[in-house]
This record gives sequence, structure tokens and C-alpha cells, in this order.
Amino acid sequence: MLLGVIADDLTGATDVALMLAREGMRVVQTVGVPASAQALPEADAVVVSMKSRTNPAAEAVDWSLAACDALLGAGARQILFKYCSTFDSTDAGNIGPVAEALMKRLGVGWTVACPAFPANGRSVYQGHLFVGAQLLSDSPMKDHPLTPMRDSNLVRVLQRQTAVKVGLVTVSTIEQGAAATRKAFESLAAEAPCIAIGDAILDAHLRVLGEAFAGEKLLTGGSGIALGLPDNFRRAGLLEPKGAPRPFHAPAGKTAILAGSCSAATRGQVADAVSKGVETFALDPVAIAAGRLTPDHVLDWAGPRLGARPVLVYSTAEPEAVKAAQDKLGRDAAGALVERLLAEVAQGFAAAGVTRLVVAGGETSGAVVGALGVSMLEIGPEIDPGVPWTLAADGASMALALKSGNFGAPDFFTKALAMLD
Ligand SMILES: Nc1ncnc2c1ncn2[C@@H]1O[C@H](COP(=O)(O)OP(=O)(O)OP(=O)(O)O)[C@@H](O)[C@H]1O
Ligand SMILES: O=C(O)[C@@H](O)C(=O)CO
Repeated sequence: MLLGVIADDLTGATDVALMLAREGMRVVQTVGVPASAQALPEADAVVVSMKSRTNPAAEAVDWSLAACDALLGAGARQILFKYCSTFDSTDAGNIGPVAEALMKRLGVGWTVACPAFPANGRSVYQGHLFVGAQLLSDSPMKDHPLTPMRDSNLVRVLQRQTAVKVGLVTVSTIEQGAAATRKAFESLAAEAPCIAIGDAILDAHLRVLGEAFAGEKLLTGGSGIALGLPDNFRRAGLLEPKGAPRPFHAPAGKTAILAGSCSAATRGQVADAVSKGVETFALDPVAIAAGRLTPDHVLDWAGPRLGARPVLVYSTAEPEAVKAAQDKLGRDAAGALVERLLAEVAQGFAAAGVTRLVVAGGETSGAVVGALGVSMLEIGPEIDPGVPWTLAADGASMALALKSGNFGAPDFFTKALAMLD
């Protein structure tokens, strides 16, 4: 193994796995921290996906170090800590504490923090994160229920999370190339260890940042920071030249879509599927809580409809409806009820012959993949930036498209399934 990736959520892991696969690496994604280095498969890169974005920082640190040890034990030469392209975190963590702990474990004095992902509109300029044309703090991320992002200055945001000095390497340095960029990181850490925010507006900037870290033990960032890493291994003679994409064979069978994300992107995708005549079943968390809506109701409805044309089961709702359900049931309880129901529906779908499943939302995907008994995913072709088709390597025999809430074009659902025909 060349590269080991520690990802703080499931769909974020799939995002970085796709980035590496597109750059010609053989990539495997594990669901959860592997029991041991021996449990890891043969691959150029292994992405360990966790659910460590919003849990207590100490727990996120423990899990990340365990993943790091397993990856190093399996031979990883470099570790990438992958987090969200919108830098989802709070003053308590978890980006700062995990990065700091990994620096100590790997014995490095400097590293980068760069969430830029230009293909999805995330860019960093003078240390400030933009989502499309908006500063992070003006974007919908300002109202995220768990990690509201109300400061766009990432130097400030990260410095509140860690005792390690946080610096900045700006785009004017990065435009001078990898050697100048590397020197800038080194000089920031001349006196004391330093994590430097890296500016990146274009993919070219991310490639320079990647090259500047050739041979270094640790990087941190969004999936964009992985863009230049396969070429480093190639230049070192460790990775084959980029070949044709590997063929992807989705098992033949029925198709379905499960949406538990309520993001603006997913709301648009549900509306688009409805406008195209996809048959839908809408879930109401209050009805689930009252016992009026069970997985059997959904499965009885879906049974005669399942086939080559997809059905869509969704809890996706406008913010006011989500708030009303949360006020009645509690935020976590409402989320857990919906996740559990969708996970049981996924199990029922698998038993009914569904082999091509699209899932929207990171938490939702985690619940579904867990219920299907999948612990490893092979990475297939890109559907939209940051979202690939994947193949379950164990558990249910299934092709899975696990979509981050905010990702994907409006026609994502139908486009994803049409790709497999
Ligand atoms: N109608 C609803 N009312 C209340 N909670 C809901 C409703 N629909 C879904 N949820 C819960 O909201 C959460 C959505 O999180 P999820 O991670 O799946 O989507 P996301 O946050 O849009 O995606 P990502 O994490 O990839 O950005 C889940 O816990 C889900 O069960
Ligand atoms: O980086 C992103 O935006 C995604 O991969 C993600 O982590 C969403 O949860």
C-alpha cells in the first residue's frame, strides 16, 4: 500500500476514494476502522471511513490513531486525513485535535490543511473558504445543525481547535511551484510545529500542494488535496502509469433510491425525480414515532413496483418540516428513527432482489451500508464530482451510489441509474 486515508465520514471517504481512483490508483474503502493491519486488502490506497466528524474529540482522536496504526501496519508510506470540503467542525474539534494527534504519532513538524474542491465550488483564498461565490459564513453552512460554520477565516477556525501554531501559505507562493511551496511550509515550522492552511482556487494549485508533500508522512484536507498524490508515487516509480478505467460490472437486478438527506441539493434531486415520473414514498418521522409507519408499509408498497424502473423512498423535507419533526421528537431521535427505517427498508429491498441502490446523505448511507452488512467497497466510475458508483465487496451483492448531501446535479438519481444500463 502506498497511501492510507483516514476519512471522518462515509460519503466523504467515497469522495476521496474516487479522486484517487480517477488518478489511476487501485483503491479500496473500508467501513469502520479495520480490526488489524492484516484485515486490510491489497491496494495502492486504502480509505478507512469512520463516523468521527461530530463525536467527542477524544473519541475521534482514538479512532483516527487506531486507523493510522492499521494503515501504517499494512505498509502505508503516507497518511491523508480527509474531512469535509466545508471544513465541518466546531471550536472543540475534530479537525484540529485529530490533525495534532496524527502529527505527533507520525513525528512530523509541519502539515497542510486544505479543504478546497474546485469541481464542487469550494476554494480557499487568503485562508478564507468560499462555497461557490459565497464566503463559507454566508453559505447555507452557517445554519448546519451540528457544525454551523460562521467564520470563513480557516486560520482562525483551526487555531481555536488546536495548540499547534496555525499558519497560511497563500496562492502567490503556490503559483511559484512545489519547491517554493514546500519551503514556505518548512519556514513556517522553523521555530515550532505548524499546520498551515493552503490556498487553492484551481486544481492546478492542489496539484502543486500535493507535489510539495511528496515523501512527507501527513497531509490533511478535502478530497482535492489528494489530486496530486498519485503522481508523486508515479514519479518515484512506485505506481503504474495511469491506465484505462477498470470495468465496472453492477450486478443485474432491481433498482431503488433511498434519500434521508434534507440538503438543498437532495431536495432538488427528489423534485427532479418526481418530475420525471419516478414513483415515490414519502416518510414522516412523526408517523414512524407513532408506529403508524413501519418498514413493512414501505416494502408492501414497493414490492409490486420494484424492477428496472427505480422507486424512491425519501424523508427529505423542507427546513420548516424538519424543524417541526425535531421539535416534536428531538433532533437525534427524529434522525435515528428515519435512519433505522431506511436501513430496514434497504434490507427488505436486498431480500427482494434490489442490486442497484442509490442512497442520499452521509448518515443515511452509514445506516444503510451497516444494515446491508457491507464492510468494504470497491470504487467504480464517477457519477458527478465527488460521487462514484461502488460495489459491495462483502455483505449484500450490490452496486451502491452513496451521495454526500450537498453533492450531485439535479438529475443525479436518474442519471446514476441510467449509467449502469
Ligand atoms: N424529515 C426529517 N425530519 C427530521 N430528521 C430527518 C428527516 N429526514 C432525514 N432526517 C435525518 O437527518 C439526517 C440527515 O443526515 P445525512 O447525513 O443523511 O444527510 P446530509 O447531512 O444532507 O448529508 P452529508 O452528511 O453527506 O452532508 C439523518 O439523521 C436523517 O435521518
Ligand atoms: O468533502 C466533502 O464535501 C464531502 O466529501 C463530505 O465529506 C460530505 O460529508
